[in-house]
Amino acid sequence: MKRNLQNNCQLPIVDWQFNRIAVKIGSNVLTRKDGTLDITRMSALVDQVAELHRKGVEVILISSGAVASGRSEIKVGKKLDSVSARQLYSAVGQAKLINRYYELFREHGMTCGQVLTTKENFGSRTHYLNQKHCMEVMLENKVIPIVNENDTISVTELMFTDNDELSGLIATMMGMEALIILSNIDGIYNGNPSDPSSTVIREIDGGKEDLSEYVQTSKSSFGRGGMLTKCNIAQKVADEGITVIIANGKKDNILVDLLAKDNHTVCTRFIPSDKPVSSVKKWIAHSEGFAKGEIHINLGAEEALLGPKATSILLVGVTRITGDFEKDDIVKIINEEGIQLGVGCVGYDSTEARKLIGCRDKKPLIHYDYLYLD
Ligand SMILES: Nc1ncnc2c1ncn2[C@@H]1O[C@H](COP(=O)(O)OP(=O)(O)O)[C@@H](O)[C@H]1O
Ligand SMILES: N[C@@H](CCC(=O)OP(=O)(O)O)C(=O)O
Repeated sequence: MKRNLQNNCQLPIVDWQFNRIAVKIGSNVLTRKDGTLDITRMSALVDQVAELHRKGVEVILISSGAVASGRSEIKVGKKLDSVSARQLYSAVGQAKLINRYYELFREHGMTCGQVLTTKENFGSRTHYLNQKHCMEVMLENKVIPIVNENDTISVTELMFTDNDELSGLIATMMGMEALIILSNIDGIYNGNPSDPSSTVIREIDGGKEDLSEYVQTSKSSFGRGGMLTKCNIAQKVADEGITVIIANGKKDNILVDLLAKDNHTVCTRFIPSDKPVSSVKKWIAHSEGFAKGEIHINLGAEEALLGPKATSILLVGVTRITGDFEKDDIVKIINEEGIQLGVGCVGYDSTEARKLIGCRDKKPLIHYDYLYLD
């Protein structure tokens, strides 16, 4: 939805491109080279969010920086293993980070609130909806949600790949119009960014392009996932109908410039798919990591599933079921060649489903509305 906002505080009328955005701020945007928190940059970003907020744009921030800001705060006596270090630094650093945000927003007469989450909170639909409700009520009450992973308790396999993954989940969950990923680089380069002949790819058509040949596996000094995760997440989110922009958070006025219509700011923009996707399907699409089992289907069921008509998975086309799951859990859908076709939310628990393999005239094992094909 695009609308011209009424101007009641003497600001020029700008036709914004988006009115509901998620903004992910990477660790490197918020930290100086020596690892200390870059308060000047934080303050400049808060000023921009405040400007957008005053003009009616709803903003959710996904901010990294807890570990980096904690690391520069405490000196440890004996060497810590990586998990202990991350837990200790994030516990201290997150308090410091949110406190700073709180004070900076207060200078604008605004309130921000902290939402700490873990990957597990996206695995159950109830937790998912609770988180969603929390952020909706914050936005309704003009509070800026500042989201981060709860690094103190999410360790190893329970962790998000990085906050890029988290920001994609938040943008889809909250039905944002755009996700802006701010890093320390202007966008995705078509070669090594340090090579002077490389240039920023300005536009990417959703999930259709293979970007792996451009993207190096190198990361910036405090980053976790690197550019490859940004690309994968951006393509998935754009496929769900949300514009994704990767831009340089160290540039002055970047957010306001990006949102202004007809802007020519250098960035990489992923064009969103125009096929609408239901919110349940969006949740399922991002829940693959939580799959509790596998549903193996025969060729006939595969052909029906991939055909032009919307089709549910019926027990008659199921050949094998692996894993233990409850009704409403997420499972993978596998064809006869062992290839994963997608994921879905099951209508039976695994014990009952196994008993009914091959049966006709039963309710679908996975209803079409709860099915997401790759
Ligand atoms: N093709 C590329 N274009 C842009 N950046 C790239 C590319 N390949 C690798 N990178 C690296 O990705 C880094 C950004 O990712 P990351 O370190 O995860 O940042 P953040 O902390 O913002 O999440 C850049 O600083 C750059 O070194
Ligand atoms: N939750 C961590 C963020 C880690 C992370 O993903 O960092 P980045 O790749 O800079 O977004 C922190 O606050 O330090």
